[in-house]
Amino acid sequence: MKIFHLSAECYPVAKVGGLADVVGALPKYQNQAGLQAVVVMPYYDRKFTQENEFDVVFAAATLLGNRRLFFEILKEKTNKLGFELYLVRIPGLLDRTEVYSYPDEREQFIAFQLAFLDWINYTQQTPDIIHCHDHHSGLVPFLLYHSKLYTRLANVPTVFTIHNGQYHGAFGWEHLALLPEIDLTQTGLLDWAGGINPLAAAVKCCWSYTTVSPTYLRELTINSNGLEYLFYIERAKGHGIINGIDTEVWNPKTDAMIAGKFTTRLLAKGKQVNKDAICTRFGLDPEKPLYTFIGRLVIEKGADLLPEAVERSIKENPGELSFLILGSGDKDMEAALLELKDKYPGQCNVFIGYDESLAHLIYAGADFLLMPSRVEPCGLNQLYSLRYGTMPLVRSTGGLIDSVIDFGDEGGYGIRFNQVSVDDICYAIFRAKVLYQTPAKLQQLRKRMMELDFSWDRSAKEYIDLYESLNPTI
Ligand SMILES: Nc1ncnc2c1ncn2[C@@H]1O[C@H](COP(=O)(O)OP(=O)(O)O[C@H]2O[C@H](CO)[C@@H](O)[C@H](O)[C@H]2O)[C@@H](O)[C@H]1O
Repeated sequence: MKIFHLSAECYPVAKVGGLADVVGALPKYQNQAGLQAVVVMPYYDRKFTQENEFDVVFAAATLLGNRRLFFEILKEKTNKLGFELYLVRIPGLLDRTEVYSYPDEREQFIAFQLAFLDWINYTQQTPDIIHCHDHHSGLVPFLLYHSKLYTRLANVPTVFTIHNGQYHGAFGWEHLALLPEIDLTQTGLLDWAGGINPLAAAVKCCWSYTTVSPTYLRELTINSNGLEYLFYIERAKGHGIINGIDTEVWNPKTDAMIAGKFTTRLLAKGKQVNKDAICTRFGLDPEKPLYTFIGRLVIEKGADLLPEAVERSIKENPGELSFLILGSGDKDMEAALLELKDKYPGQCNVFIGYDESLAHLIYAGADFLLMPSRVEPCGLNQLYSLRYGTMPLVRSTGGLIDSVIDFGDEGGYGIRFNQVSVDDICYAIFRAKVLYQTPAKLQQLRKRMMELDFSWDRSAKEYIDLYESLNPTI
């Protein structure tokens, strides 16, 4: 069974957030299960592309409005990632350093999708499933079924996975000419609220859509940035499949990015070595409970509440707690956090930026991970932290509900709270502090966390079952 995954991100080629982690792992596990899963993504001028070798397997030109764009399909030579990796390179459009935020992002992602379709069409490839991820590849299902150019592929089933339903990639109808010739009687399928909405088009046209947790599937009908009704009427096509984690990359027993490797047998010592390394580097006291936040500093993640929650907790528990924040994003949030760092040296430190190795070290050495998310389709941070024996403190939403049980409940191992409020966050921090004062209990819970199984094996199988239900000939 040949599956093409289409995505803007894939770890370790180009990562901004969790989308990359999923697309860098799921195909590998699908291949181990006997599928032939490949990844197709835009070319970025980054470390991975500079340090690895590629063959040009196809070259042609496509039309983006009235622009003729020459493109190449590059294939990574060795399949070292556990799958075939194809990059779409378009000089001047898809050959830049960053993944997002260019003013012509719309053109970039439309061109990516057109080049992909032209490539498989010209080369007579017929995938068994095309699996699109997020709005960057959301026009593919529409184009496959409603553009004359691709009628050869009109029977290929499509699966669309929503990693983040807040971003739609919408643009105005005045840009319709960027698309190739389409059946104009079907333009309603592209439309939502008076614009071309790639996320909505994908949900309408795909054979099945998935969300990255079962709870998020239900939540999209009440919170999806304007698409609630669409998710309600299309709900029969929806499936919630929780993400897994790549246990080869995220493994405290083998992780080369941490200060000391460990297992459940050497848990206390192993965590302490990593905590000491962090505390030395960031000027914090290793005796105190260490709380962390890792992630994009955006409203969805509740990062706007962090400065006040941290400050209030420090004031209410003087000299008892340590905080370390790793992230980047909203400039006001960055500034507010940096102010805290200056105000409470030795109690709070902040690293503004993106640092994959540091994230591994913090997951390994921190005691508690804060996730006050307003929206969390799945969340991977809590899964990584559990694997490294770091207790997640999460707001009850989306995938956090599906993956974290409060330690006060039967079989629990984390801390949950209900409201996105400073009070709720501070109360969770306080509960964690009390728990920290009973090391034997915390130790027992850490062991329980590390023994949980969030590997991809089970979820990869759920995707395969879905593919088989859509394409019974395979
Ligand atoms: N400054 C920094 N330095 C180093 N590493 C950093 C970092 N900021 C973030 N990261 C890393 O980026 C990833 C974030 O993943 P998440 O799944 O938590 O969030 P994201 O919102 O990006 O993903 C969306 O897609 C994923 C995948 O489906 C869903 O789990 C999620 O809920 C959804 O919002 C983790 O690997 C984390 O360690």
